[in-house]
Amino acid sequence: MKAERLAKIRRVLSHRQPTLSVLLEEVHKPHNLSAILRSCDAVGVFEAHAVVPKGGMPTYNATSGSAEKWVPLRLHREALPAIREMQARGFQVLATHLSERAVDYRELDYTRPTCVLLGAEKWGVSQAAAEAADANVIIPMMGMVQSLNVSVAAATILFEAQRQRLRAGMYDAPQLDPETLELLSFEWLYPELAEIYRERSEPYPALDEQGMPLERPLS
Ligand SMILES: C[S@@+](CC[C@H](N)C(=O)[O-])C[C@H]1O[C@@H](n2cnc3c(N)ncnc32)[C@H](O)[C@@H]1O
Repeated sequence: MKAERLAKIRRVLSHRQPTLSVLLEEVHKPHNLSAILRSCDAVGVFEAHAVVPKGGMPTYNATSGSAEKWVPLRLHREALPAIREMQARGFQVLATHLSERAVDYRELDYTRPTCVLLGAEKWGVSQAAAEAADANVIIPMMGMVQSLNVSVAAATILFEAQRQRLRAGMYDAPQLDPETLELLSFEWLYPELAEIYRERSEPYPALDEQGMPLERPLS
């Protein structure tokens, strides 16, 4: 059982894309946050980001399918410093925002380090954040309603990123370094045990073929 679980965890981690992320600007409805995290997990987002809404972070609900266990969400107080941090790390920040410079989301190259900026349910992406972003992108709309639900917009763009990255072979070999992959494998397989090792500041034990902890420490 543990061996199968470990194999699945290693497979999933070997598909994680540390160069693909989302930044949610005050998305405040639990089902939207939950659905977005679930799509992030599905395409292999390694870490997601969120600017905390005025009323506080929403909780997750069943819509997430427990994706929050597999995709850490880093919280930010404000949008502009978060955008600048991502840009300083080499990410292009794409604001999903209708503006004069907005282009069809399919025109962008998602094999580059990319962070998709998504706006609040009612207000969308703020003007300042849209201007600070490297590009503004839209999903063309042909219907009577002006916009999509934010989680649907997130999924649409993330799966375009996945399509391009699959074609570029970016899921063929792990993008995480081997040490991080093994550390996370242990944490995902034994979350409570990992907590104990962290509290004691001790290295995790290595795992045998069956996924059982060995006496010797990892690495
Ligand atoms: C319901 S929409 C916000 C509508 C808001 N009134 C506005 O003008 O932006 C919530 C979020 O979903 C995303 N979104 C919805 N429809 C989109 C579309 N057609 N293209 C790109 N992003 C979209 C954007 O991130 C947007 O901020």
